[in-house]
Amino acid sequence: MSDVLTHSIVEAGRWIDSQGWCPATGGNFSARIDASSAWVTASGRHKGELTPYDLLRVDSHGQVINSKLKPSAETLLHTALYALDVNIGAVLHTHSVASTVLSRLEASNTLVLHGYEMQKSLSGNNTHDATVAIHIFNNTQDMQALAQQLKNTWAKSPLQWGFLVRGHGLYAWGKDMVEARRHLEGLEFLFACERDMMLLKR
Ligand SMILES: CSCCC(=O)C(=O)COP(=O)(O)O
Ligand SMILES: [Zn+2]
Repeated sequence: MSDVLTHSIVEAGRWIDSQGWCPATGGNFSARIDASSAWVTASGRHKGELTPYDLLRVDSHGQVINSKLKPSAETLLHTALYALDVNIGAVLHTHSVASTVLSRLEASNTLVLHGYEMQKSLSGNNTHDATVAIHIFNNTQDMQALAQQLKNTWAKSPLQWGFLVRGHGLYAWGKDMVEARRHLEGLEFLFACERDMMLLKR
């Protein structure tokens, strides 16, 4: 299984772990292979210690293709994103302290960011003076229900860059792994800033 895509997932896991964004076995990652399948991380692995043998292929409904591995418990969120936008090439889910705390501090279903230069790390943004809206879904163990909520929300207005799951973490994506990593890093920085601003009540 020597592949640029699988290597990009393993490498992303090492980096995300080095940032402290996937403690214990938290987080899951994927990369689109083609129109109807993706590589996804196996469930329960430490994401900083992945090898290509911890990855499996799933179809657009999250069904396992030719593997005995158990796919991530959150596979349906990855496959929903690939189905919702053909331009999404990679999805990274993290469990950082900032995203976990901030998503609980913000009571509404939208986190609004404004005034940060780092907003320009998110594709399509070229000024700190714009408004960046990040949707927050309530956490649930029912992934089919959460995937359906994602589809319903997207149908009203497509999401960009990522979304939060309250008390759980962040999903970030991009057209490829490079862009997904940039969006993830930018959002994690913005969330840490916003959490501190909220705690300082400014
Ligand atoms: C202690 S992590 C709880 C499960 C979770 O939220 C997660 O991201 C990891 O689940 P997976 O099945 O992908 O290992
Ligand atoms: Zn998770």
